[in-house]
Amino acid sequence: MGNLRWVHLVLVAICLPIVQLLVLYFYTIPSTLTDKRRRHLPPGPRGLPFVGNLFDLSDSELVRQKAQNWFRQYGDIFYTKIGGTDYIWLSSPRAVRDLLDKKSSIYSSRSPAPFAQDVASGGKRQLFMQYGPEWRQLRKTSHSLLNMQSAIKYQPIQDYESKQLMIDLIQDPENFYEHNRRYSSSVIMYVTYGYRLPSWEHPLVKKIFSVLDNLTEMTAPGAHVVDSFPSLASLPQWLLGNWRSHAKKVFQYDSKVYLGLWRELKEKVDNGTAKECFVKGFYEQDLKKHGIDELLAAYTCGGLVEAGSETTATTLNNFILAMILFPEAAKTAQEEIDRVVGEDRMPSWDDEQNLPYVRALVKETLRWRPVNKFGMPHYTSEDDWYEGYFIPKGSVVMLNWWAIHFDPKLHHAPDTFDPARYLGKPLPAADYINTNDPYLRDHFTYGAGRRVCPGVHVAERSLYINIARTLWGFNLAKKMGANNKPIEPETEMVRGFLSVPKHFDAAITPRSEAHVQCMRREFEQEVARGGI
Ligand code: HEM
Repeated sequence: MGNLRWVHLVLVAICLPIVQLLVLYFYTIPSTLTDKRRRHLPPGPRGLPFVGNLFDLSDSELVRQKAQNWFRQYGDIFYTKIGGTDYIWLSSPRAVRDLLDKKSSIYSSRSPAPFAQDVASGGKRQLFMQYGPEWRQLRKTSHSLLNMQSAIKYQPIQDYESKQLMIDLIQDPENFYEHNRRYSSSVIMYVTYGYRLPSWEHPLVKKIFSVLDNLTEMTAPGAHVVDSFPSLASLPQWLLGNWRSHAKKVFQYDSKVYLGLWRELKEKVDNGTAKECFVKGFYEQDLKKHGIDELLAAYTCGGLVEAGSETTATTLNNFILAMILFPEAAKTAQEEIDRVVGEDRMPSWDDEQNLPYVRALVKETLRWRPVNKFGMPHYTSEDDWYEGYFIPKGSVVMLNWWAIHFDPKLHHAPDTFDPARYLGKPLPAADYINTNDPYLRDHFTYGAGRRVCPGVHVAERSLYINIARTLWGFNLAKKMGANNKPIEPETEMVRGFLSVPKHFDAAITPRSEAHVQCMRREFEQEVARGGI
């Protein structure tokens, strides 16, 4: 009898955790046992029980190559899984158009993120916000302040900051990486709040970048288990490393920075000293009527800085890397610029129409290094079927730009940086976003459907003016090392979500003394006019 009791106890001890695991499994992981339609999920690489393809996707450096290989193996639309979340990868312009564009009312949400959005952002970050009336209202407002007409009004800011960038490159070429970051943050700070960041040491830089660092940390893949398995958020937080308390601290810090900036600006608008900027336009609207409270307003403005600064800086630094690796492209662009602009002045806004190769070079930079390492994740708010495949409600739908941009059927010799491939597509990126034929799109780096980047007009202007002026004024080449041997630049990316290049060596030298004089003269004239 005593023995039997022991056997019983041992069995319970073994079986209980198994039963608990199974309950947890069925609670968190959807399966064909509970939904027969899941037999029709798109094909894809087999994952492991519980974690799915987590380990396939955990090394952010390898994801883009895997995303291309899976596309070749499984086709335009394939499936992976992380924990309880289904991932559907759209790897052709047609699939993107058919789903993200044409069915955007159900393909425009973002996945639940208990850590990153619900607690650490107080539910207020537009970028992570689920599709619904609150997001739609914000989107309308940001569109009205970032549309083409507004972007034209911001051009003087970009013009001035770009002239300072050229001076920074003359005086301190070694630190080109930080100069591009300063340019990008300063423009977006001015567009949003009316403040410049004249140097990288400015106290506001530290403030803003501490918030950006929090954002980078919490969006790193697999950073917080509740964001990979949202259903676990209902468990006691101590089981999961006290994630809620940590997220609350992040929220307290970030909201203090953003509310501080918002309130300061409100005061300036009230006493008539605020410059023309996004916050001013935003505050002057009837926010209450639109259901926008103070915290949401503060995060919406801060969110612009998050969305617009590192994206632009990353693209400018990737442009420099491309010029060093593919000097023929730089040479062809310089020949065009010299022919159209000459030596006596820097390229201006009016030249853009006459610089098709430079325009193509901007597009090629965005194709070659799309802004993040994974693809752009949308999220379905309804069940759907596409070409016989079941796409469950609550799937992450990836715009697989690494597969599309590097598909040799669409882009000949895709690993080569060759702006000439875009000479037949002379329009701005925003025009191609709306084309009916998905194969006429230039690239997908601004996203797709209703979530497409609202800052595209501002971004494109920054890229054009700086790329044209940098190529006009400077030679970009490999740096010379010991024994006069060229140093191969680092081509890897920094850890994390964005395609930020690791610091790399580059020799950036003015093309002539005449170019230097001209850059100095044009900047001094701006300063004498009182700047912006
Ligand atoms: C080269 C620069 C930039 C690139 C490559 C870029 C790219 C993107 C992408 C891919 C998205 C997500 C689209 C999607 O979900 O399909 C996005 C969203 C966004 N971008 Fe940009 N962006 C850039 C610059 C800017 C700038 C300068 C601003 C502001 C002035 C801005 C504001 C935003 C905002 C507010 C969102 C969130 C939209 C939403 O979720 O509703 N971006 N951007």
